[in-house]
Amino acid sequence: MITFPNAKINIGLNITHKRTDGYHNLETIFYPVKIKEALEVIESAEMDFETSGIEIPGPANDNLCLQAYQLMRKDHDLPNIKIHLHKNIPIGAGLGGGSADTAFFIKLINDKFEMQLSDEKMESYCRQLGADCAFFIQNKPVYAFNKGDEFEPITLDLSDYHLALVMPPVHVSTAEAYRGVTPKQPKRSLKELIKMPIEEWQSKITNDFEDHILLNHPQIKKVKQDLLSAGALFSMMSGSGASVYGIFKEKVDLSFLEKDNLVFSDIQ
Ligand SMILES: C[C@@](CO)(OP(=O)(O)O)[C@H](O)COP(=O)(O)OP(=O)(O)OC[C@H]1O[C@@H](n2ccc(N)nc2=O)[C@H](O)[C@@H]1O
Ligand SMILES: Nc1ncnc2c1ncn2[C@@H]1O[C@H](COP(=O)(O)OP(=O)(O)O)[C@@H](O)[C@H]1O
Repeated sequence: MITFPNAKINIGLNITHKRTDGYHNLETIFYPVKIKEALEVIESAEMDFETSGIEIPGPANDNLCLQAYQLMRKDHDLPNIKIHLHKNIPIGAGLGGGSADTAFFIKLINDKFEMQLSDEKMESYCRQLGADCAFFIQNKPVYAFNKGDEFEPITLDLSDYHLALVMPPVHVSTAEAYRGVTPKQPKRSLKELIKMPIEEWQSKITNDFEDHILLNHPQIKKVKQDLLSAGALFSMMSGSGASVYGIFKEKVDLSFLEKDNLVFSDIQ
C-alpha cells in the first residue's frame, strides 16, 4: 500500500509561553501544501526500512516511521513490514516533513491492517512523536494552539491564489529556533487576524522566529525580500525555517532567484 505525505506551511506563528517541560505554547495556522513524498509499506519476513531521494540525517533506525510502528505494536499485534520512503520534502525547512511521514504512516498502517483506529487515537500516537505531527492526521487548515498539537478548524481556501515556496541552502534546527525567542502574548490572536483580507496580512501577521533567524541568516531574509519585490501579497518564513513562501495573485516567474535556492511553484 502506498501513500503520499504532504508538507504544511505556517501562516503566522506566535510563541506565547515557555512551559516547564522545555516546550513552548504557541498559536499558528497550519495550511497543507502540495509538496509531497511517497511512502510504501509491504508485509515482509523481517523489518526493513529503506529510503531514496533526499538523504535523511541520522541513523535509519531512528526514523520516525519506525518509532511510530514500535508505539503501535505495543498496543496491537502487527506483522513485520518493509517500509520504503522516497523523500522529497526538504528537511529542516519548517515544512513538517518528518511529522507528515509519521502521521501518514500511522494512517496507512491503520488502513492496511484494517485497525479501525479513530482520528483521536491516531492523533494521540502522533503527539508522542512530534509537536506538529497530529495536524497531518486530518490534514486540513487549522488554528493550532498549546504545543501546536491542539486544533480548531478554520475556513481558509487559497486555491484562487498562487503559492510559491523557496528553500535557500541553509539549515535551521527547530530547537535552535526556539532558543532565540522570548515568548509574549500577541496583541491580537491569529484566529482573528486570519479572517482579514490577504492584502492586509503582511503588516499584521508575524512569525516570532523571523526576528532572530532572518538576522542570523541573511540568505533567508533575501528570499523573503525577493518574493515581496516579485509581487507577493504575503510572504513569510514557514515555521522555524529555513523555507519561505509567497502568496501571489498571479502566477510568477521566479527564475531570477539565485540558483542555489530550491523553488517549488504552485503548491496551493
Ligand atoms: C516550529 C514548528 C512550528 O510549526 O514546526 P517546524 O518549523 O519545525 O516544522 C513546530 O512547533 C515544531 O514541531 P516539531 O518539529 O514536531 O517539534 P518536536 O520534534 O516535537 O520538537 C523539537 C524541539 O523543538 C522545541 N519545541 C517544539 C515545539 C514546541 N511547541 N515548543 C518547543 O520548544 C523543543 O526544543 C523540542 O525539543
Ligand atoms: N521521515 C523523516 N523525514 C525527515 N526527517 C526525519 C524523518 N524521521 C526523522 N527525521 C528527523 O527529523 C528532523 C526534522 O526534520 P523535518 O520534519 O524535515 O524538519 P522541520 O521540523 O523543519 O519541518 C530531521 O533532522 C531528521 O533527522
